[in-house]
Amino acid sequence: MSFLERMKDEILIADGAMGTLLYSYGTDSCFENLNLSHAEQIQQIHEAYILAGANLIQTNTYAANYLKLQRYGLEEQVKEINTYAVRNARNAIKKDAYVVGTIGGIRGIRPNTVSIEEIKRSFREQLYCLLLEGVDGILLETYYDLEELEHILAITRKETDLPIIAQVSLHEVGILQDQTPISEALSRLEKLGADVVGLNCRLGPHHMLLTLEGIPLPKQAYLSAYPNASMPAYTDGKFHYEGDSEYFRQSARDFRNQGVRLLGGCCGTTPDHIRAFAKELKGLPPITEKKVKNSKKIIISNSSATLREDPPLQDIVKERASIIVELDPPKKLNTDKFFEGAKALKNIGIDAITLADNSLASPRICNSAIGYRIKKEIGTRPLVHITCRDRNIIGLQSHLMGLHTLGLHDVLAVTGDPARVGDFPGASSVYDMSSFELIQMIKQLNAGLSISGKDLGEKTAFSVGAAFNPNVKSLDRAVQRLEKKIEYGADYFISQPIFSEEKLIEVHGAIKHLKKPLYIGLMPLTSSKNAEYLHHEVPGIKISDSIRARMAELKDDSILAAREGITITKSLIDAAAELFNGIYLITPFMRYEISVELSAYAHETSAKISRRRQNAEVTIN
Ligand SMILES: Cc1cc2nc3c(=O)[nH]c(=O)nc-3n(C[C@H](O)[C@H](O)[C@H](O)COP(=O)(O)OP(=O)(O)OC[C@H]3O[C@@H](n4cnc5c(N)ncnc54)[C@H](O)[C@@H]3O)c2cc1C
Ligand code: MET
Ligand SMILES: [Zn+2]
Repeated sequence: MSFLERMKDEILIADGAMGTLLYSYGTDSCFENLNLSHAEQIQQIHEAYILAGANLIQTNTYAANYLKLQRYGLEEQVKEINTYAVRNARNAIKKDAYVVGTIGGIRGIRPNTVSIEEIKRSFREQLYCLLLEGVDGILLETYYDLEELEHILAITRKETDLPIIAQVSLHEVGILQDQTPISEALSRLEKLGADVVGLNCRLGPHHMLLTLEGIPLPKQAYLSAYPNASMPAYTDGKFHYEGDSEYFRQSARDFRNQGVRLLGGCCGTTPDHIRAFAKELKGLPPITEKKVKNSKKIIISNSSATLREDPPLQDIVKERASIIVELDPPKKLNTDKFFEGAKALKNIGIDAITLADNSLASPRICNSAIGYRIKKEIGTRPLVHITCRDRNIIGLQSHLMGLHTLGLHDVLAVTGDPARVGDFPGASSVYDMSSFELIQMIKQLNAGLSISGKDLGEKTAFSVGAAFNPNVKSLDRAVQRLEKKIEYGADYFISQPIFSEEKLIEVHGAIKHLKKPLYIGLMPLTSSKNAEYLHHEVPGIKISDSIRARMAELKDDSILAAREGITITKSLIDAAAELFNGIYLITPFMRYEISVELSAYAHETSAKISRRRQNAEVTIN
């Protein structure tokens, strides 16, 4: 009799965790490879679960596909690992028990990192190996992304008539990561032919039971639940789970009352947990009717929008000439000169002071702290750069929520210079996200949703700038990146500095089809050494031969060289102001008086251009 037939009038007990058990024994490498190297140990674990009362055990193949095995260079071993895994499970069975071949989900919190086509290829190979070796069913477990599970479930249903168990992982009570209600997800899985549908991993009995309260008994399929033992704790450099088996014993009947007919364990569970379930439910028939509690509907649109005191930069620069100036937070603790500069820039009438986020990967005073002070003490708009280098996803979200609280709504989302270029070459670059994903995440906060899809109760009001590096071999490719950034939600762009009129014209031609405005970057050179360093050593900066030659001629006179840098920038302003509304001036070495002079010049130039254009219009009319 298949285990499915038995489930018609029996609650079956499944096994518990394999991975976390192996980890607790000290294994910290590829768990699935132990099917080959430590077959006896794997068999012993299977035996312990059967002895504890499991009717159904799963092969040690959770991550035995090439996509996951390639992390260990084991992508060629898919066949051996899966074949031996089935044999190890079969060898462990001394009495009546079933073996299901398990295949785990690939996509985690960032669903789009692996394409569905690639997942399907990897999945098919593993599925064939398991089916060929002979299993009693297939367990599809730990799926965060319903789309992924639907695709591979359809493949499985096409390939086999064996029973299929399809399980998603909860994001929070009642919903998946993309907010799909669990009841809807399970009914979609049932329609695609899953024989058992349910939940496993991420959360424990508490959240699973609350979820199950809102889920009706499936029409054709049976319900399953494999809760985690607890949330994982991290002590002395190791993860461990605290939930004890007595707690599991107490929840067993509740799972039964919610209609669960296949009850096992996921991360952190041990044979003790399974024994507790088996003992408590021994001889009890499954329930056949259940009252479903109305699940709470999550209404996102209730979130209120945050009102900005000032128009976003993209609206300003679309309408008129606009100057923003980068004045980087100090590398030392004294901020006097910085605030002197910020005040002088405010007096000259710039639209924002842009604050780099530890540019060139060297620590500076936190730009949101400085930004807040600029806004409060000086009354100028701070534009806070945010890199993906220094914070993980948690830190980025928290940082953005902090900026919202401080009323700082203007941000520039960049990947960030890699840590190895900076003061601490050994520091890690986080890069949990690309600049594209960061832009998308900020826009999601503007919709009132956290990165993981939780309702934040309010909508942020960020205006999101993105970086443009035109100093590359292929300007077309750089422009394609801008198009992609627009798709992800960028509101406007700020470019790396440009050092020739030809380049300004080329850039103007290349981006004029874009619907988003650009602040074109200009940076005064201070000396020939400065020019050579920037040209050769700083990522994203290229200076024309003629400008480097002009600076080189004055290399023995620092004052004249600095003046020459200003003169060059003024002539670039003349050209830039004809083509772009937005000018982004980068202040060299905190020499804010240079930026003040250039800002004043840029204002005059724009005003002249605007008068000339108005006169021309009058003449034509
Ligand atoms: C206005 C501005 C402000 C900046 N502020 C900071 C800051 O505060 N802190 C900091 O650390 N860094 C800063 N940077 C540097 C920036 O993070 C890096 O130069 C970055 O690689 C380029 O911008 P991005 O992060 O948006 O890159 P992305 O467009 O996200 O590019 C990321 C990766 O793709 C590569 N790439 C980009 N364009 C191309 C192309 N055309 N072809 C092939 N590969 C490409 C890049 O080299 C990089 O590895 C700033 C850059 C600009 C333009
Ligand atoms: N059932 C598998 C194991 O116990 C996967 C658990 S979820 C990461 O190792
Ligand atoms: Zn798990």
